[in-house]
Amino acid sequence: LRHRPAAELRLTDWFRPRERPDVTTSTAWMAPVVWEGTFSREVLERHYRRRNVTVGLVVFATGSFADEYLEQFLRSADRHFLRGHRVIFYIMVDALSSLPDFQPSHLRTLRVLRADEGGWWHDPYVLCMRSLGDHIVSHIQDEVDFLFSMAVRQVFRSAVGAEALGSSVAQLHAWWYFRGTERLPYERRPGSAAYIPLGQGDFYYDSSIVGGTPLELLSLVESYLQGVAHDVRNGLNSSYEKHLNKYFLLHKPAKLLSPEYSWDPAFSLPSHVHYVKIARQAKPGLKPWG
Ligand SMILES: CC(=O)N[C@H]1[C@@H](OP(=O)(O)OP(=O)(O)OC[C@H]2O[C@@H](n3ccc(=O)[nH]c3=O)[C@H](O)[C@@H]2O)O[C@H](CO)[C@H](O)[C@@H]1O
Repeated sequence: LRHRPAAELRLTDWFRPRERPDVTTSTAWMAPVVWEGTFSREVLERHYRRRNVTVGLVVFATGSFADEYLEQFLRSADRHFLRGHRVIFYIMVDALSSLPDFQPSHLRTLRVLRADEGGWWHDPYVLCMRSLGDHIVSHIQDEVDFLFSMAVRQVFRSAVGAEALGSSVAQLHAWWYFRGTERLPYERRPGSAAYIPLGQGDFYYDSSIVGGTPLELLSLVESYLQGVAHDVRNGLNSSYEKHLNKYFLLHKPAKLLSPEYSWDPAFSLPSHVHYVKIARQAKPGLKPWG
C-alpha cells in the first residue's frame, strides 16, 4: 500500500470472500457482494480516512413520509452511517413535508432540498429524481466523493461503514435475492423502457438504497427520467425499482450489498444474515408480498 497513491485500493486488500463460504460473494462479472465477515473494516476505514472522503446521503421524504419516518431515519443514520467520516445528509422534501427537530453530530451536515413541484405529475419518485439530477449538477458533484440515495422508510440498526462505498453500488432485495431470474418481478411488458425479457437479468435490486459517485447517480437519474418519458409516450407506467433493475442490467454495478443492508423484519432471520444493518419499516396494512 505504501508504494501506491492513496486513491488506489485493490479488492484483495480488503475483501475476504473465503470467510463466508455459506453465501454468494461474487457476481458473474466479478463484483464483490458485501456480507458481514467478508471485509476488513480496518483496512477500508484507514484508506478512506486518509483520502478524507465526504459522503452524501440523499433521502426522499415527501408528504406525510417526512412526519412519519424522517426523524427516526436521520437519528439512526447519524449514529450508524459512516461514523468518523464527513457526511452530508440531503433531505428531499416538498411543500407538504414538515422538518424534524434534529441536530446532526460532529462531522455531519444537514441540507434541505426541495423536490420539484409536479403540476400534473404525482409520482413522488419522478419529482424527487428530477430534482436530484438538478442538484447533483449544480452543487452535489462538487461537495461529495460518493453519494447514496435512500428511501426514508428504513432504520439503521448497526454500523454501515466504508465497505459500502464504491463507484456504483446496488442493493440485493431481501425478498428476492438469489432466486431464479424467471421468478423475479422485472418489467415484462415489451413496450416499457424497463423491459427485461424472460431469461435475462442478474439479480433483483432494491430501490431503497443506491450508491456510487455523484456522476454515476446522475447517469441513473437521467436514464430513469428518459425511461419514464418513453413509457408515458407508450401509455405505460413502470416503477422506479423496475427502471433501476433495467439500468443495472445494462450498467453492471461495481459492488453489491447483501440483504443485511435492507432487511425486512417481517421475515425470520436466516442463519447467514448475521447483522441487520438497515431494516425497512413496515407499511401500515401491507404484507411483504404486496
Ligand atoms: C414494487 C416496488 O417497487 N416496491 C418497492 C417500493 O415499495 P413501496 O412503493 O412500498 O415504497 P414506499 O411507499 O415506501 O416508497 C418508497 C420511498 O419513496 C419515498 N416516498 C414515497 C411516497 C411518498 O409519498 N413520499 C415519499 O417520500 C420515501 O422515501 C419512501 O421510503 O420501494 C421500497 C423501498 O422503500 C422497496 O424497494 C419495494 O421493493
